[in-house]
Amino acid sequence: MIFGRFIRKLSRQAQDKLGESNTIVEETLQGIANVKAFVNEAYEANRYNKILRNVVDIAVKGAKFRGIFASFIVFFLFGTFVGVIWYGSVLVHNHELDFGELTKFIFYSIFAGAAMGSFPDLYANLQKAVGASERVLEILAEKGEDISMIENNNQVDQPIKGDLTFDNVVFAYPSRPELTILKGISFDAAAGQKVAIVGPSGSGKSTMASLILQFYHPQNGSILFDGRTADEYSITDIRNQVAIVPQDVLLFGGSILENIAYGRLNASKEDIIQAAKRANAHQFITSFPEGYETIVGERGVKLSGGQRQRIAIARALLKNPSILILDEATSSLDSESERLVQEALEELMKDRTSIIIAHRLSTIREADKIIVLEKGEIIESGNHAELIGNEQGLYRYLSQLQFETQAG
Ligand SMILES: Nc1ncnc2c1ncn2[C@@H]1O[C@H](COP(=O)(O)OP(=O)(O)OP(=O)(O)O)[C@@H](O)[C@H]1O
Repeated sequence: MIFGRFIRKLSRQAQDKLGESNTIVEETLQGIANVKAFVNEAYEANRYNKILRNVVDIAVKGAKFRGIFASFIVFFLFGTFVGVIWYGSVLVHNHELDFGELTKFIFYSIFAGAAMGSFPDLYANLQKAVGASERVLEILAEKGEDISMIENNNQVDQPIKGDLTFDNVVFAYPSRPELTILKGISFDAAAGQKVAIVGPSGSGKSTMASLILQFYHPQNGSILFDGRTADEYSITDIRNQVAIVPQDVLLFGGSILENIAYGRLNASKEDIIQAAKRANAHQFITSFPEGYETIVGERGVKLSGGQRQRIAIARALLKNPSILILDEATSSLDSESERLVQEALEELMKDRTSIIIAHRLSTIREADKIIVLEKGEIIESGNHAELIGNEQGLYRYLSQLQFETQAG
């Protein structure tokens, strides 16, 4: 039925717009400091107002259609009713039906008609509900990852030594399938090696990290761990043996102890303190009055960028992965903090394969291999000495640029 389909579509649109309006409230409240700093309160209020007006417009449109649908049915029903009375009167007039029988028939028709009269509303409401729940049903039908939900499932069935290979990996994000981000990436990192990935912003460095962690799967080519393709391992086995120290470290609301233990939930307190010591974090943690029990996150102590990074390093040390992904922070720390973080990173990288997404080229001089990425393709690779020797190369150009910026 065309009416039903239309009501369903409008109901779904109304839900979508309502979702968008909620996103605006959520973002604005989360970024309230930014909104205030840019004096954009009126702009945000207007944005919210506009989208709410959209929701109302769609709801009114839906109500109009439901109204037209209901009037159509009611008109049809009453039309039939008038027809019955008219025809009944003709029959009574011609003595083919007596008055009592006509009255009885009319009453029966009223009861049946009244019951049927509620159908259009019922039908419209049903379509509305179907429209509103379509998105929920779609989400429920989404195939989940094959992750065991057993708590504390950090056991590893298939250990990975640390060899990592990208074999002609081609990848586009599912939300933008027409835009190929990685265009046939191939490289090897032997167990224990340090491989740095450098390249301009947007060239696909973080995307490679997401692929190693199996957040996405390549459309073509494969990623191999110890010479075996990723799909020969369970996702949990891979993720339990790959750790990432991200650019922007997220701390959960809770104590520092709990935040470090996130790396290995069943770790003992001694292990956690040991990891913090190796990550150069023990000293600043114990300088807080509550030490490891200090609450961090939204409602707790705000840690500096360098301190947060050292917590993330302690977390990764506790996890003790075979492969480490290091997404170097772009924001620079002061030299003392930088030294402490750098030392902690050196400790963390020891004896494991490290993939370093580098923004500051000075930190990767010692890397075994440097891969230079541009627009999703490897345009150069080699060690620092080899790459700097290539006068026309992007690496040499980027190094000079950074050197000049730092010098200036
Ligand atoms: N979730 C996503 N969905 C769709 N496109 C994405 C997604 N994440 C990243 N992209 C796109 O993929 C491209 C590569 O992004 P990526 O974050 O891998 O670059 P990058 O080299 O790490 O950049 P940067 O150095 O600035 O962090 C960009 O054009 C980006 O817009």
